[in-house]
Amino acid sequence: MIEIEGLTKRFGAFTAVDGVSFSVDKGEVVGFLGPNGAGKSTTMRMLAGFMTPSAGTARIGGHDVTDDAVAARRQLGYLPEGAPTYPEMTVSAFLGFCGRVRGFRGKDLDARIAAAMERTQLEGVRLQPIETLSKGFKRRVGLAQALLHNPPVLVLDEPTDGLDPNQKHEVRSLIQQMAPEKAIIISTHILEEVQAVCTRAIIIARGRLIVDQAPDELAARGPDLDTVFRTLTMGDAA
Ligand SMILES: Nc1ncnc2c1ncn2[C@@H]1O[C@H](COP(=O)(O)OP(=O)(O)OP(=O)(O)O)[C@@H](O)[C@H]1O
Repeated sequence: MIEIEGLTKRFGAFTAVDGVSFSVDKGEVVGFLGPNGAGKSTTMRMLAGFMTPSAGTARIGGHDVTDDAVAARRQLGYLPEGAPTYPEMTVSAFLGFCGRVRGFRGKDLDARIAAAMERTQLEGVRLQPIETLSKGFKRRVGLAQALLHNPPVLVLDEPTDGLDPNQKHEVRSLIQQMAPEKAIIISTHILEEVQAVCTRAIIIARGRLIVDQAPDELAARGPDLDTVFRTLTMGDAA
């Protein structure tokens, strides 16, 4: 469902993502790890079509993210870093807007909004402007937007960032529930999260892919996953 080959992004003389290649099949949840500035968000932005690669290719469901961008985006739910745009909109209006942009109307749109709000537990704040919500609720609005069209591919940039422990648990359960039917990439700094929900762990450092392994195999390289991660990436923070 996701195929990345030699994906590269340069900002002037600086190479943020450097020849990254991997693929993700339906049923896989890939944990995307790396120190701050490793190139995780840049890779995800290229996958989502928000940034053009300098070299290499990325395909979503067989559609190139640059040459066949609309078809690629139809297959993709993307949760960007940070809070959703249009902070003055209410949760319900924002999800309605996102759904209409995706071409849904009437009862179908209403049902999709209701289902996305239920999955992300947003019903209680549906009429509240996004800017008045706490960080965790804003993340969940972003997640609801990514689920509206029930896409086969999800690219989620730090989906549990800012959530309280109960909500982290809920979002991880939701990812696990959806996993059999989808190809999912999540970036995270929480290593336990990778062991809890991911079938594979990919580590990037300085823009390069250095590990692509099952979380248990990765953890078995040392006393624990934390130590293994530090050993592999020490000195790589940008
Ligand atoms: N638009 C841009 N212009 C210039 N440099 C950029 C731009 N976007 C990202 N970078 C740089 O590219 C590198 C990779 O950034 P990126 O946000 O992809 O890292 P990350 O792995 O997601 O980090 P974090 O864990 O902190 O979110 C960083 O050094 C960053 O400063």
